[in-house]
Amino acid sequence: MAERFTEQLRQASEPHWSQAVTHRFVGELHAGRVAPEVMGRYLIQDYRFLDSFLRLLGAAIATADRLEPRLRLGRFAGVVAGEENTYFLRAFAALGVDERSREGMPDAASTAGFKALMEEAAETRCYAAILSVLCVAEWLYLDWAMRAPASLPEDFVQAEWITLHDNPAFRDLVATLRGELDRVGPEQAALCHDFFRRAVGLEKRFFDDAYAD
Ligand SMILES: Cc1ncc(C[n+]2csc(CCO)c2C)c(N)n1
Repeated sequence: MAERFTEQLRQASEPHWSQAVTHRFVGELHAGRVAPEVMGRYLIQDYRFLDSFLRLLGAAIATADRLEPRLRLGRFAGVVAGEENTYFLRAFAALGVDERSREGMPDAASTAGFKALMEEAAETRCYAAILSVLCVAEWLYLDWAMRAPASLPEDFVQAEWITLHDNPAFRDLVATLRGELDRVGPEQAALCHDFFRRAVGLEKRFFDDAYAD
């Protein structure tokens, strides 16, 4: 098996990986045709796990065994806590989603599942397990975003959701996460496979849930 460890993980997560990156939501997003209520529901749910995500990222920063990835992950934490947060607030304003309607919507099953998985991974204090979940959350998003046609939707809510997940800094981040998981994962292969596979299944269900009311 000459393939990179992360490529083995990705292949083992099929068919869910392919189902996620070619999901109806992705096709509609690329065409700029996601219905506003679907986009609103999706972003409300997505914003819910920003907190757990930052805790997971913090756990990666704390457990990395080298300074270089710690610095890279630290810079990324700054982006997530800054620009990414601003996007959500601008998108909610454009979609007419106010705080009360956000608060009134319960967590979808996939949202609750993600929060639990991120916290479980963070609590292992195992860099390889933590990276497995982070790698899915970033790499799977880069994969679908890179499939977008050259002409982006006019609607900034949809266009920026694509460019947030496909830009030079984000590609570099995914390269770091994959490189780190390739390096430290093989020693704990079974643990990595378990977290990676569960995360990919949740990514697919998360898209499904945007259409379920
Ligand atoms: C369901 C779901 N899965 C993955 C991502 C991707 N993602 C999660 S946090 C983060 C960091 C900021 O860019 C990114 C890219 C998402 N947004 N929603």
